[in-house]
Amino acid sequence: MEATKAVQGVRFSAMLQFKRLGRTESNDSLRMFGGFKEQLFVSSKLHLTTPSRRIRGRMVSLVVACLHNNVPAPTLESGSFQAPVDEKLILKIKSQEIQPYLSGRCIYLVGMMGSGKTTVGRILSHVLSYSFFDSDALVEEQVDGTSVADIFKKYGESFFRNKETEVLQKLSMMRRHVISTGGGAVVRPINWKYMHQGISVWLDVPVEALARRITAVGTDSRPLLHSKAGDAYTKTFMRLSALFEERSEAYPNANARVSLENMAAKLGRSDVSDLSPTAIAMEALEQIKDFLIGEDGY
Ligand SMILES: Nc1ncnc2c1ncn2[C@@H]1O[C@H](COP(=O)(O)OP(=O)(O)O)[C@@H](O)[C@H]1O
Ligand SMILES: O=C(O)C1=C[C@@H](OP(=O)(O)O)[C@@H](O)[C@H](O)C1
Repeated sequence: MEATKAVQGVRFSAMLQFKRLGRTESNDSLRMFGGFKEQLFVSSKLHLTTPSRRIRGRMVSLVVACLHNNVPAPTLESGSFQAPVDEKLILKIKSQEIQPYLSGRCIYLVGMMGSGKTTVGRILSHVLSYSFFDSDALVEEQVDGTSVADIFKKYGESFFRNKETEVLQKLSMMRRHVISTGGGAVVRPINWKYMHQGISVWLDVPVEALARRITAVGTDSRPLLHSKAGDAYTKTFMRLSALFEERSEAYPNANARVSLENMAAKLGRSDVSDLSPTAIAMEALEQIKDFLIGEDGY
Protein backbone atom coordinates (compact mmCIF):
# COMPACT_ATOMS: atom_id res chain seq x y z
CA MET A 1 0.00 0.00 0.00
CA GLU A 2 1.27 3.48 -0.76
CA ALA A 3 1.94 5.89 2.06
CA THR A 4 -0.72 8.24 0.73
CA LYS A 5 -3.31 5.52 1.20
CA ALA A 6 -1.96 4.69 4.62
CA VAL A 7 -2.67 8.18 5.86
CA GLN A 8 -5.81 8.76 3.83
CA GLY A 9 -8.65 10.06 5.94
CA VAL A 10 -6.56 10.17 9.07
CA ARG A 11 -6.91 13.36 11.01
CA PHE A 12 -3.75 13.96 12.88
CA SER A 13 -2.38 16.20 15.50
CA ALA A 14 1.00 17.09 14.08
CA MET A 15 3.86 17.57 16.44
CA LEU A 16 6.35 18.24 13.66
CA GLN A 17 9.11 20.50 14.78
CA PHE A 18 8.60 23.01 12.00
CA LYS A 19 11.00 25.28 13.80
CA ARG A 20 13.58 23.24 11.97
CA LEU A 21 12.24 24.09 8.55
CA GLY A 22 15.19 26.39 7.96
CA ARG A 23 17.20 23.20 7.42
CA THR A 24 16.97 21.12 4.31
CA GLU A 25 15.95 18.05 6.18
CA SER A 26 14.70 16.97 9.55
CA ASN A 27 13.63 13.80 11.32
CA ASP A 28 10.59 13.93 13.46
CA SER A 29 7.66 11.99 14.76
CA LEU A 30 4.01 12.45 14.01
CA ARG A 31 1.47 10.93 16.30
CA MET A 32 -1.68 10.21 14.37
CA PHE A 33 -5.22 9.68 15.58
CA GLY A 34 -8.54 8.77 14.07
CA GLY A 35 -9.67 6.05 11.69
CA PHE A 36 -7.55 3.53 13.58
CA LYS A 37 -8.26 2.04 16.99
CA GLU A 38 -4.58 1.83 17.68
CA GLN A 39 -2.21 4.74 17.62
CA LEU A 40 -0.12 4.98 14.52
CA PHE A 41 3.36 6.37 14.74
CA VAL A 42 4.93 7.78 11.65
CA SER A 43 8.57 8.63 11.42
CA SER A 44 9.11 11.31 8.88
CA LYS A 45 11.83 13.00 6.94
CA LEU A 46 10.94 16.41 5.74
CA HIS A 47 12.69 17.70 2.64
CA LEU A 48 12.44 21.30 1.59
CA THR A 49 13.06 21.58 -2.11
CA THR A 50 14.77 24.93 -1.64
CA PRO A 51 16.26 25.72 1.74
CA SER A 52 14.79 29.05 2.60
CA ARG A 53 13.08 30.74 5.50
CA ARG A 54 10.39 31.95 3.12
CA ILE A 55 8.51 28.72 2.59
CA ARG A 56 5.05 30.23 2.16
CA GLY A 57 2.80 28.12 -0.02
CA ARG A 58 5.58 25.80 -1.14
CA MET A 59 5.08 22.05 -1.39
CA VAL A 60 7.39 19.94 0.68
CA SER A 61 8.19 16.31 0.24
CA LEU A 62 7.44 14.24 3.30
CA VAL A 63 9.02 10.81 3.33
CA VAL A 64 6.91 8.61 5.52
CA ALA A 65 7.63 5.31 7.22
CA CYS A 66 4.97 3.86 9.50
CA LEU A 67 5.14 1.85 12.68
CA HIS A 68 1.87 0.20 13.60
CA ASN A 69 1.40 -1.87 16.76
CA ASN A 70 5.17 -2.13 17.09
CA VAL A 71 5.54 -3.72 13.65
CA PRO A 72 8.73 -2.19 12.20
CA ALA A 73 8.24 0.38 9.52
CA PRO A 74 9.67 -1.43 6.47
CA THR A 75 7.26 -4.35 6.89
CA LEU A 76 4.27 -2.08 7.07
CA GLU A 77 4.18 1.08 5.01
CA SER A 78 6.65 3.46 3.54
CA GLY A 79 6.66 5.83 0.65
CA SER A 80 6.56 9.52 -0.09
CA PHE A 81 4.00 12.07 -1.06
CA GLN A 82 3.73 15.77 -1.74
CA ALA A 83 2.04 17.71 1.06
CA PRO A 84 1.13 21.35 1.07
CA VAL A 85 2.79 23.17 3.91
CA ASP A 86 0.07 23.91 6.39
CA GLU A 87 -0.43 27.68 6.52
CA LYS A 88 -1.62 27.49 10.09
CA LEU A 89 1.57 25.78 11.18
CA ILE A 90 3.65 28.41 9.43
CA LEU A 91 1.64 31.10 11.17
CA LYS A 92 2.34 29.37 14.47
CA ILE A 93 6.07 29.18 13.79
CA LYS A 94 6.18 32.83 12.81
CA SER A 95 4.24 33.77 15.91
CA GLN A 96 6.64 31.75 18.08
CA GLU A 97 9.58 33.51 16.46
CA ILE A 98 8.34 36.93 17.53
CA GLN A 99 7.05 36.04 20.99
CA PRO A 100 10.39 36.63 22.77
CA TYR A 101 10.71 40.10 21.22
CA LEU A 102 7.05 40.92 21.68
CA SER A 103 7.14 40.05 25.39
CA GLY A 104 3.40 40.32 25.83
CA ARG A 105 2.93 43.73 24.23
CA CYS A 106 -0.42 44.33 22.56
CA ILE A 107 -0.81 44.54 18.81
CA TYR A 108 -2.93 47.37 17.43
CA LEU A 109 -4.22 46.98 13.90
CA VAL A 110 -4.90 50.27 12.17
CA GLY A 111 -6.22 50.93 8.68
CA MET A 112 -9.18 52.16 6.75
CA MET A 113 -12.67 50.76 7.18
CA GLY A 114 -12.78 47.34 5.55
CA SER A 115 -9.01 46.88 5.55
CA GLY A 116 -9.40 43.57 7.40
CA LYS A 117 -8.40 44.66 10.92
CA THR A 118 -11.05 42.45 12.49
CA THR A 119 -10.58 39.49 10.16
CA VAL A 120 -6.77 39.49 10.33
CA GLY A 121 -6.79 40.50 14.00
CA ARG A 122 -8.71 37.38 14.95
CA ILE A 123 -6.19 35.17 13.15
CA LEU A 124 -3.27 36.92 14.83
CA SER A 125 -4.81 36.69 18.28
CA HIS A 126 -5.39 32.99 17.76
CA VAL A 127 -1.83 32.16 16.71
CA LEU A 128 -0.27 34.38 19.34
CA SER A 129 -2.61 33.05 22.03
CA TYR A 130 -3.64 36.62 22.68
CA SER A 131 -7.17 37.89 23.39
CA PHE A 132 -8.92 39.77 20.62
CA PHE A 133 -10.71 43.08 21.08
CA ASP A 134 -12.53 45.27 18.61
CA SER A 135 -12.38 48.85 19.88
CA ASP A 136 -15.72 49.69 18.20
CA ALA A 137 -17.38 46.87 20.14
CA LEU A 138 -15.86 48.18 23.39
CA VAL A 139 -17.21 51.67 22.64
CA GLU A 140 -20.64 50.14 21.99
CA GLU A 141 -20.46 48.36 25.36
CA GLN A 142 -19.62 51.65 27.08
CA VAL A 143 -22.71 53.24 25.58
CA ASP A 144 -25.12 50.56 26.83
CA GLY A 145 -24.84 48.42 23.75
CA THR A 146 -25.71 51.24 21.35
CA SER A 147 -24.37 50.50 17.87
CA VAL A 148 -21.64 52.71 16.39
CA ALA A 149 -24.12 53.89 13.75
CA ASP A 150 -26.61 54.93 16.44
CA ILE A 151 -23.90 56.58 18.55
CA PHE A 152 -23.01 58.76 15.55
CA LYS A 153 -26.69 59.53 14.94
CA LYS A 154 -27.65 60.30 18.55
CA TYR A 155 -24.52 61.85 19.99
CA GLY A 156 -22.31 62.82 17.03
CA GLU A 157 -18.80 61.91 15.94
CA SER A 158 -16.91 63.85 18.69
CA PHE A 159 -18.72 61.88 21.38
CA PHE A 160 -17.75 58.65 19.60
CA ARG A 161 -14.11 59.78 19.28
CA ASN A 162 -13.94 60.61 23.01
CA LYS A 163 -15.22 57.15 23.88
CA GLU A 164 -12.77 55.61 21.43
CA THR A 165 -9.89 57.44 23.15
CA GLU A 166 -11.09 56.24 26.56
CA VAL A 167 -11.19 52.67 25.31
CA LEU A 168 -7.67 52.92 23.85
CA GLN A 169 -6.39 54.40 27.09
CA LYS A 170 -7.74 51.43 29.05
CA LEU A 171 -6.38 48.95 26.53
CA SER A 172 -2.93 50.55 26.71
CA MET A 173 -2.58 49.25 30.25
CA MET A 174 -3.25 45.69 29.21
CA ARG A 175 -1.07 42.95 27.81
CA ARG A 176 -1.45 40.11 25.32
CA HIS A 177 -4.31 41.58 23.30
CA VAL A 178 -4.74 42.05 19.56
CA ILE A 179 -6.87 45.13 19.02
CA SER A 180 -8.78 46.00 15.89
CA THR A 181 -9.09 49.79 16.08
CA GLY A 182 -11.67 51.90 14.30
CA GLY A 183 -10.46 53.29 10.97
CA GLY A 184 -10.45 56.86 12.30
CA ALA A 185 -8.56 56.17 15.55
CA VAL A 186 -5.34 57.30 13.88
CA VAL A 187 -6.38 60.94 13.56
CA ARG A 188 -5.99 61.85 17.23
CA PRO A 189 -2.35 62.13 18.36
CA ILE A 190 -3.35 61.11 21.91
CA ASN A 191 -4.50 57.75 20.56
CA TRP A 192 -0.99 57.13 19.22
CA LYS A 193 0.39 57.73 22.69
CA TYR A 194 -1.73 54.80 23.86
CA MET A 195 -1.18 52.60 20.82
CA HIS A 196 2.58 53.06 21.06
CA GLN A 197 2.46 51.17 24.36
CA GLY A 198 2.15 48.18 22.05
CA ILE A 199 3.05 47.47 18.44
CA SER A 200 0.90 49.06 15.74
CA VAL A 201 0.43 47.57 12.30
CA TRP A 202 -1.10 49.42 9.37
CA LEU A 203 -3.10 47.25 6.97
CA ASP A 204 -2.62 49.27 3.80
CA VAL A 205 -5.27 48.22 1.30
CA PRO A 206 -6.01 50.05 -1.97
CA VAL A 207 -9.22 52.07 -1.81
CA GLU A 208 -10.73 50.16 -4.77
CA ALA A 209 -10.44 46.90 -2.83
CA LEU A 210 -11.90 48.51 0.30
CA ALA A 211 -14.84 49.82 -1.69
CA ARG A 212 -15.43 46.39 -3.23
CA ARG A 213 -15.36 44.67 0.15
CA ILE A 214 -17.65 47.20 1.82
CA THR A 215 -20.08 47.30 -1.09
CA ALA A 216 -20.39 43.54 -0.73
CA VAL A 217 -21.43 43.75 2.94
CA GLY A 218 -23.22 47.13 2.91
CA THR A 219 -22.53 50.31 4.87
CA ASP A 220 -25.10 49.92 7.68
CA SER A 221 -22.50 49.59 10.43
CA ARG A 222 -20.26 52.32 9.01
CA PRO A 223 -22.00 55.68 9.48
CA LEU A 224 -19.28 57.73 7.80
CA LEU A 225 -20.14 55.96 4.55
CA HIS A 226 -23.88 56.58 4.69
CA SER A 227 -25.02 58.48 1.64
CA LYS A 228 -28.14 58.54 -0.46
CA ALA A 229 -26.92 59.52 -3.90
CA GLY A 230 -25.24 57.33 -6.51
CA ASP A 231 -24.60 53.62 -6.93
CA ALA A 232 -23.26 51.75 -3.90
CA TYR A 233 -19.71 51.12 -5.17
CA THR A 234 -19.12 54.62 -6.53
CA LYS A 235 -20.33 56.49 -3.46
CA THR A 236 -18.38 54.19 -1.12
CA PHE A 237 -15.27 54.58 -3.26
CA MET A 238 -15.58 58.39 -3.34
CA ARG A 239 -16.11 58.69 0.41
CA LEU A 240 -13.30 56.28 1.26
CA SER A 241 -10.94 58.13 -1.10
CA ALA A 242 -11.69 61.44 0.66
CA LEU A 243 -11.20 59.89 4.11
CA PHE A 244 -7.97 58.22 3.05
CA GLU A 245 -6.68 61.53 1.72
CA GLU A 246 -7.40 63.16 5.10
CA ARG A 247 -5.66 60.35 7.00
CA SER A 248 -2.82 59.51 4.69
CA GLU A 249 -0.23 61.12 6.98
CA ALA A 250 -1.61 59.46 10.10
CA TYR A 251 -1.47 55.77 9.14
CA PRO A 252 2.33 55.75 8.58
CA ASN A 253 2.77 56.44 12.32
CA ALA A 254 2.29 52.71 12.75
CA ASN A 255 5.36 50.65 13.65
CA ALA A 256 4.82 48.21 10.80
CA ARG A 257 3.01 48.33 7.47
CA VAL A 258 1.40 45.52 5.52
CA SER A 259 0.97 46.76 1.98
CA LEU A 260 -1.35 44.54 -0.04
CA GLU A 261 0.02 46.05 -3.25
CA ASN A 262 3.57 45.10 -2.26
CA MET A 263 2.43 41.63 -1.25
CA ALA A 264 0.63 41.07 -4.54
CA ALA A 265 3.71 42.21 -6.49
CA LYS A 266 5.97 39.94 -4.44
CA LEU A 267 3.69 36.94 -4.97
CA GLY A 268 3.09 37.68 -8.64
CA ARG A 269 -0.63 38.31 -8.20
CA SER A 270 -2.36 40.86 -10.37
CA ASP A 271 -5.14 41.58 -7.90
CA VAL A 272 -4.95 42.18 -4.16
CA SER A 273 -8.31 40.39 -3.85
CA ASP A 274 -6.39 37.14 -4.29
CA LEU A 275 -4.64 37.64 -0.95
CA SER A 276 -6.25 35.60 1.78
CA PRO A 277 -6.59 36.86 5.35
CA THR A 278 -4.18 34.08 6.42
CA ALA A 279 -1.54 35.25 3.93
CA ILE A 280 -2.01 38.80 5.18
CA ALA A 281 -1.66 37.66 8.79
CA MET A 282 1.61 35.91 7.83
CA GLU A 283 2.90 39.09 6.25
CA ALA A 284 1.84 41.04 9.35
CA LEU A 285 3.91 38.71 11.55
CA GLU A 286 6.84 39.11 9.17
CA GLN A 287 6.61 42.90 9.30
CA ILE A 288 6.19 42.87 13.08
CA LYS A 289 9.30 40.69 13.33
CA ASP A 290 11.30 43.10 11.17
CA PHE A 291 10.21 45.97 13.38
CA LEU A 292 10.98 44.14 16.62
CA ILE A 293 14.38 42.97 15.43
CA GLY A 294 15.21 46.51 14.30
CA GLU A 295 14.03 47.81 17.65
CA ASP A 296 16.38 45.44 19.42
CA GLY A 297 19.26 46.81 17.39
CA TYR A 298 20.15 43.54 15.63
N1 LIG B 1 -8.19 39.40 2.64
C1 LIG B 1 -9.47 39.57 2.42
N2 LIG B 1 -10.00 39.23 1.24
C2 LIG B 1 -11.30 39.40 0.97
N3 LIG B 1 -12.19 39.93 1.86
C3 LIG B 1 -11.73 40.29 3.05
C4 LIG B 1 -10.35 40.14 3.41
N4 LIG B 1 -10.20 40.61 4.66
C5 LIG B 1 -11.40 41.02 5.08
N5 LIG B 1 -12.32 40.83 4.13
C6 LIG B 1 -13.77 41.15 4.19
O1 LIG B 1 -13.88 42.58 4.17
C7 LIG B 1 -14.88 43.00 5.07
C8 LIG B 1 -14.28 43.96 6.07
O2 LIG B 1 -13.34 43.25 6.86
P1 LIG B 1 -13.10 43.61 8.38
O3 LIG B 1 -12.14 42.63 8.92
O4 LIG B 1 -14.41 43.77 9.09
O5 LIG B 1 -12.41 45.04 8.26
P2 LIG B 1 -12.20 46.20 9.34
O6 LIG B 1 -12.26 45.56 10.69
O7 LIG B 1 -10.84 46.74 9.02
O8 LIG B 1 -13.27 47.20 9.10
C9 LIG B 1 -15.47 41.75 5.70
O9 LIG B 1 -16.63 41.40 4.98
C10 LIG B 1 -14.39 40.71 5.49
O10 LIG B 1 -14.92 39.41 5.38
O1 LIG C 1 -13.01 55.18 9.70
C1 LIG C 1 -13.74 55.61 10.63
O2 LIG C 1 -13.72 56.80 11.02
C2 LIG C 1 -14.61 54.67 11.33
C3 LIG C 1 -14.40 53.31 11.20
C4 LIG C 1 -15.25 52.33 11.86
O3 LIG C 1 -14.48 51.17 12.22
P1 LIG C 1 -13.94 50.08 11.16
O4 LIG C 1 -12.67 50.62 10.59
O5 LIG C 1 -13.70 48.87 12.00
O6 LIG C 1 -15.01 49.90 10.13
C5 LIG C 1 -15.89 52.90 13.12
O7 LIG C 1 -14.93 53.14 14.11
C6 LIG C 1 -16.60 54.17 12.80
O8 LIG C 1 -17.65 53.86 11.92
C7 LIG C 1 -15.69 55.23 12.20
